[in-house]
Amino acid sequence: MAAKISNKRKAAVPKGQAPKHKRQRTTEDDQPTTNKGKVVISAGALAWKEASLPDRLDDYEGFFGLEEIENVEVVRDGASGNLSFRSQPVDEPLTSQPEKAVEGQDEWAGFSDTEHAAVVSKGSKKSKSANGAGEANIKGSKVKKAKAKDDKTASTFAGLEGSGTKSQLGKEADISAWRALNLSPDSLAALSRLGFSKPSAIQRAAIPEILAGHDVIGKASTGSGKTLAFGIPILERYLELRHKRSVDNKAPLALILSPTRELAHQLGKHLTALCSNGDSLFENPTIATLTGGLSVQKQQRILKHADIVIGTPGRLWEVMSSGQGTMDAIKQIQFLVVDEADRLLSEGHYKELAEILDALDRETHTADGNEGDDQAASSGEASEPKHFRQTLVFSATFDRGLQLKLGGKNKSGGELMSNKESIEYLLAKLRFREEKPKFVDVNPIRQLAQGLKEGLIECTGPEKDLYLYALLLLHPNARSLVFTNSIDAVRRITPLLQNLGLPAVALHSGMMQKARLRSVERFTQSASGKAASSSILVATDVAARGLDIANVGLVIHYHLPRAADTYVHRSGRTARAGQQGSSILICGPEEVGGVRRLVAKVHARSASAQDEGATESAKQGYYIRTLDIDRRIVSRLRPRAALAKQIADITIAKEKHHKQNDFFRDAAEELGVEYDSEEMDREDSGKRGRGSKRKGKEREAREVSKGEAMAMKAELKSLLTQRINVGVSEKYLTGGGLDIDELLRQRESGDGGAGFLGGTGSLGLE
Ligand SMILES: Nc1ncnc2c1ncn2[C@@H]1O[C@H](COP(=O)(O)OP(=O)(O)OP(=O)(O)O)[C@@H](O)[C@H]1O
Repeated sequence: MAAKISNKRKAAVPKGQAPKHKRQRTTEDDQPTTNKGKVVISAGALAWKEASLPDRLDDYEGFFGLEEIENVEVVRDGASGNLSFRSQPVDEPLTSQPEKAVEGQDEWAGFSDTEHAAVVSKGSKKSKSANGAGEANIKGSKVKKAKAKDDKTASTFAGLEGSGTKSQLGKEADISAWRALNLSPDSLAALSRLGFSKPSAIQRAAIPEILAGHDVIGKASTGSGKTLAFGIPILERYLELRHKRSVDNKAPLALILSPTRELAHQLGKHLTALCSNGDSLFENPTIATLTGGLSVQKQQRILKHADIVIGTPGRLWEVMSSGQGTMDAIKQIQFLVVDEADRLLSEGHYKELAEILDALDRETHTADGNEGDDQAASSGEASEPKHFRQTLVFSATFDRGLQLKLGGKNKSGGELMSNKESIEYLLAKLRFREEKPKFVDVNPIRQLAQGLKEGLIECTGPEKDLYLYALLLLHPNARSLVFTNSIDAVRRITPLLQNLGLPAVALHSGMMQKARLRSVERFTQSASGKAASSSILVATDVAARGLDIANVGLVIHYHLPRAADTYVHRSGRTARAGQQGSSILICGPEEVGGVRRLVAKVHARSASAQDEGATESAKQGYYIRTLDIDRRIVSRLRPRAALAKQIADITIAKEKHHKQNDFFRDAAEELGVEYDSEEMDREDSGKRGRGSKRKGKEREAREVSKGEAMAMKAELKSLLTQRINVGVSEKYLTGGGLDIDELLRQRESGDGGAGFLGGTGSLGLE
């Protein structure tokens, strides 16, 4: 029944038009109709009151509350059998809330081709009272309805239709395991619809502390649900205050800071999925994601109407600092969330964040009615502490110094901080309202997800491309993320893999925002718009943090991560939310030492590393395994990989030359001189010195004629159609790939010592 109500309401709002104000209800369910002094009114809109329950009822049969209504006539339509209710008109709190129309409002529907620089997510609404309409008991003129608490809650919610993300919706869950957290029925309904049957460890530990009003520092492995650990309490506060908040002069409730644009968009999407669960739950908070692209002025207007603001510090500071009244509005936030905190607080990122923090504290609301205290005064609230906002800080790691390079000049760098150090560091940088914020570390031993398997491939530097290709071929059905340390490497490797017929896309900070979003979209979706099972994202560390892409099965470190925390976050893109995944480092002989140190740092504090008597290499071997890809497979792949690389180099060199020419031509034009590109080339070729070898190669590559390039492409095409003839393994490479799970199982069971890739023994290769 609840679903029916919501559907009708939805249909009554034409596409593209803002949903109507509650007072302007148009559906037959909701339209109050005057009838002899009373009006016909929907069950959801009646003035339900909490009914007192006898103590002995306890939690009987899943009820944890009854609501009742008096002076209601229940009328049954003879023809349809439908019930309707007649009552005096009531002034529901929600009815006094006009539409939160937002100028320039966009509906965020995931990563797309359109520029979504400021995205406002906002759905339709409904007060909680509609939920129980289907269970209404009628006792004379007194109607009671139950608020289900346990299993029944799930089945009640199961009838509703949602609009959240497809991957998460569709399987309403029994949410009784959330009961201990004392969440509102609306939040429980939202979680049920997401299919989240129980809180993760960090959610179970952090949510009560946040709900109790504490500042919280939360630390938990990658992919363990930190977003909802702060998202749910924000939703709870929103639901609690939604009727009290002034619509005309509404300040944001929460400000969430994210280190990257992709993560900011993802946070917006994740919270929208939590908060926009169909028409029939509650009026959704307005979520604005500010990350650059749209005009600052437009974002300032959007920000003024948002309940939750998510942004990267740079753009957010621009929007805050140049607006009129924007600063005052944002100073009233009740939650400041610093996600991926160590990254945001690291050198290089901290400046803008510090400016935001300074601004938030300047003329902060104070208890004694100083400037900026209007809201507290007008709402008649008791005096607030100086910083009345709660600060919530989350990350999987807290690193001592991201700028210190692992295995580089400063050998002590890249270490992960102990909990004590993390707290001291955060206390020094952030302004908590409590002297001692609650530190919630649900996994002090392990930052990496439980389901993660770690491996290492050793090869020479020039062979890295070849081994990368082999590794990807051996994982034909995995969604794979390849991390490099430079934009140039992404630019080089992506076309190389594409030439080899692999579905690779690039992501780095030098790309336009639109292209960045498109890459992530392509990585997650196939051409038909369906979830892509196998695709490859070649990225810099811009993709290392926080990105929650479902079913990434393999993370490859083409370059050794520069610090231990980067290793943790990169590897954390797989094995998320309790799933399995592999993280494999490709390293040259000179890098092996660095890898060993890295592994030691990441796993230093885990239980088995403390095993007495274990040698250092045994401890490392326990965590990370050297993989022996069958050299015969690799050598057969060599000609095609070399040719693909050559073709990629030619394309890149030609493109670079075109761009350079354009640049010089423009500059010459501005100066009013003539530009002769051939003369420049001649001069260039005569030069010797640093980089001249590379330049020579580039020149050679760009001088390859169109015909020659075409011939090379044809040759590569023919090579790619040939089977790799290495005995039995040929069927794996050409017929759908090696069964990597099987190989991983062998590794786990300690079978054969052949390594989990390309080991010949158990596969029966000749
Ligand atoms: N209670 C839950 N039950 C099942 N899945 C959940 C639950 N909470 C969150 N998830 C899912 O788990 C995945 C990981 O969550 P999230 O992105 O919040 O992880 P994280 O801890 O922030 O990771 P990272 O450290 O990499 O940023 C998401 O897809 C999310 O939808």
